[in-house]
Amino acid sequence: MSNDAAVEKQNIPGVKEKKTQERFVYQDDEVIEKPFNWGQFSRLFSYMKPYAKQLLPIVIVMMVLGTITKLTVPYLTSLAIDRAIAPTDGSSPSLTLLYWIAGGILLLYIIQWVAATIRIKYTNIIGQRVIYDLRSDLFKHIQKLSFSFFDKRPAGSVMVRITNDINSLQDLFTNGVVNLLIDCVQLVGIIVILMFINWKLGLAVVLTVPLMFFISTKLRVKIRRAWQDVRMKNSRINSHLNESIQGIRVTQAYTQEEENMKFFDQMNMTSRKSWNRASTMNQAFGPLIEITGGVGSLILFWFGAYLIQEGELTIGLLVAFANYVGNFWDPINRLGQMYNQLLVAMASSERIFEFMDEEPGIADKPGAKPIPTIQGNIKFENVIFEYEKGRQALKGIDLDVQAGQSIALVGHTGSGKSTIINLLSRFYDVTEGKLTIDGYNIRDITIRSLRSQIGIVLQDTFIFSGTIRDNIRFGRLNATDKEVEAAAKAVNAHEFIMKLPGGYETEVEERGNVLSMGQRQLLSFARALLADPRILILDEATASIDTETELKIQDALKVLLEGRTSFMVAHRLSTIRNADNIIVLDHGEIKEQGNHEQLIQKQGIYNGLIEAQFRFL
Ligand SMILES: Nc1ncnc2c1ncn2[C@@H]1O[C@H](COP(=O)(O)OP(=O)(O)OP(=O)(O)O)[C@@H](O)[C@H]1O
Repeated sequence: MSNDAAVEKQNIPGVKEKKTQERFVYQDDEVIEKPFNWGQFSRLFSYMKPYAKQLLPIVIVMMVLGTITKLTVPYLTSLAIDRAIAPTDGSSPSLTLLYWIAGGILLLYIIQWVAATIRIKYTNIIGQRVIYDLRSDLFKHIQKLSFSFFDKRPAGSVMVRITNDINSLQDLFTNGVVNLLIDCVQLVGIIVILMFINWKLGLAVVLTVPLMFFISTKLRVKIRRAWQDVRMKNSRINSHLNESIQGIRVTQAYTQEEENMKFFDQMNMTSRKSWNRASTMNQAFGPLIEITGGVGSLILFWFGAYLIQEGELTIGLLVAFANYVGNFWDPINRLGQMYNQLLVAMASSERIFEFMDEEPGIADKPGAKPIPTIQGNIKFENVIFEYEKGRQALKGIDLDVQAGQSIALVGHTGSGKSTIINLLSRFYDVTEGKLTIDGYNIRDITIRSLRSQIGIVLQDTFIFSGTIRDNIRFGRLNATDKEVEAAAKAVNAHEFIMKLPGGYETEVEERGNVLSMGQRQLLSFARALLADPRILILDEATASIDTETELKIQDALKVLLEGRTSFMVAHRLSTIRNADNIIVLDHGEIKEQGNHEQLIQKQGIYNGLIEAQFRFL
């Protein structure tokens, strides 16, 4: 397989459209095929190694057995004609011999069937195990990658790699590799037999091979790509559907249904056109492929008849020849397809390995030690942080927090509040300066020991599919039912949970739509309380909730914060007022700090923020 022939790097037309249709979530992930690359090929196939010794020998034995039996059948047929039905030596036909040969052929078919069944079973086992390993390796690795990795990519493209790219390798591993071997063995076997029976006729048939190969690779590729294009267009529709359903509230709220419909219609139309194109191509080229197969047979019978007249060939051997030739086109066709499949696999595996080779930006230093039980003294020393080089999100933060203190972070949007909590959990590393917890630089301790002692309650509380109980238990998986309920009671969540149709066993969906904002927040408090972290980070919800829930949340917060160091991105006055230290951020710098009264007296930014809040009320 030459490389240049393989450089059919295919930018499906749709990919170009990406620029004009930025709304797509699904990015079609670049190219579909890539040139053959040995390094990558062997890396991909190293996944087969663990199973090679154990399972491959069975597959190979079955494959050889299947091929031998398959290739023996036409020979036996020729014997049946030339020796039993119309003996070429002039003797009378023999029915007994015919029965024996027929019995032999039947036996060969049975062996062939058994060999194929065993072979398919084992290739499937190998293929599925390889795919399983590949998928888990990729998922395991992606989970370790830091936030900066995800910042750069839409979630859709990460998902496409785990699903589509891995799936596209599935066929290669389950059928492709073994079929490739079978086809090669079969082809060589047939050529040898043909030459052996009659080299002249053999040569005449073999000469048509390049033509067949050309047709099967070139024309079939066109057809296959056209169908690939159809699939891609359909994926876009699906991805858009997903986005539309997720965003249905926004669409309806902004009465964008018609606009959305137009957009969908356009995509739908593109899909239809692409289907029509593929179907036309199928109709045009499909028969052509069949006809070329016929040309081979024509040469065979024309030249074969001539050889029979010349006394160089018997009828039985011509029939055997025709059978062998019939078995000949299939492997050639499949080899052409296999070659294309390999190019697709190259593109998929390149993308998979690109992710696997991505180093987690945030990782334990060699020799990092777990931090002992955290007391909660936190110190930022001249911390500078940049998400992107040259753009400082934090510009020299100095902050000294004592164990047990509650800190409220306030400031305009984009002032750096979330960035501070991101650094504290070590989702990113500081660019300059130092961040210590109980005197330990957080770069020197293990991430696991740090994060397991930090609890985070995010603004958009994530509710997993499962029961309410499961969702609370997510804070500490080994918590007993009693502990789950005690946590819920402590944060005032028990009461509303008991009013739900199934109580703690009520099933909630991914986005927790059956629960109100306040309820979701109480659930997440219970989850955090159960985890019992030494440091608590809280991104407070901005949505206004009724006074009763507000009071419940405040009470819950008191329980939650007790004895812990806490950082809150605070929006509610009630929360801010109770904080021990309020940090006012502005453009990545601390502009003011102190408690509520002190800051009000200062008549500075904080005072302005509070007044603005009151003006709003
Ligand atoms: N993942 C990111 N990649 C690049 N820049 C980012 C990223 N996240 C935040 N920023 C930038 O860093 C600055 C601080 O953002 P940050 O999210 O900390 O603000 P914030 O005070 O929490 O804002 P808000 O109240 O709106 O949540 C902003 O200018 C923002 O654009």
